[in-house]
Amino acid sequence: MSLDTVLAAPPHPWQAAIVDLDGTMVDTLGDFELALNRSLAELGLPGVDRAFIEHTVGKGSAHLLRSTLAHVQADAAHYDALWAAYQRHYLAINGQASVVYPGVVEGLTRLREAGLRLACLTNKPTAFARPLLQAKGLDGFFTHVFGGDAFARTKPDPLPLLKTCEALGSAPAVTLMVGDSSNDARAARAAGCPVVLVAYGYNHGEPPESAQPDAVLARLDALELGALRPRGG
Ligand SMILES: O=C(O)COP(=O)(O)O
Ligand SMILES: [Mg+2]
Repeated sequence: MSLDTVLAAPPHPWQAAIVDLDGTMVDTLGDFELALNRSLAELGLPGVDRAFIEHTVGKGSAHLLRSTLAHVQADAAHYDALWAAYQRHYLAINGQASVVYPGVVEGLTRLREAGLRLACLTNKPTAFARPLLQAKGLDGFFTHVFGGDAFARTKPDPLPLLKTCEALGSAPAVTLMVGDSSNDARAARAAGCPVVLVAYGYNHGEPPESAQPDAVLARLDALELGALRPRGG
């Protein structure tokens, strides 16, 4: 960071930010759609449409696959075979049918220049998240990347946020959660982290305002660090 950048940056109380992946940094619906429908076809099961995926994604792969089997009225006993096929197809497709949202690179750059330590925390498996961030040129922003398999519980439980704060060496009250869904908002509130949600992501068909975040952002680079207050501050 140059001296000019330091002098130009407005004062803010934040030490770190925890950033969600799907629906916040990358629009991954195309990857989900291809991987899921190729896996279902392999098992001789009917496919699903993008609207179903958009509504269901965000609670991790196990939830997506179980909900998919219920949605296509298939026996839950197909789960293991579907998971095996899905892992194979997802890893092969990962990043090819997904795009980084406008303002993400600029927003992450601003957070970094403001001196924040950054971690990515997603309910996506870590083995999917790391190569996706690499493929999209976003991996260099993050000192830590934790997926839905990294801890004993996933968002909306606060445990993954508390563990990520620990890894970042930052207290929850001065660690900002940036996400797109009620899973992020609920986890953040329970962990004691302030939370901002983007307006464009996947929130189970609900507007992000319904999750009562501290702010809703049209783009990640619209985040005003000086305008937000730490929890209890
Ligand atoms: O459910 C998923 O696979 C992705 O969820 P995320 O929004 O936490 O990245
Ligand atoms: Mg998300």
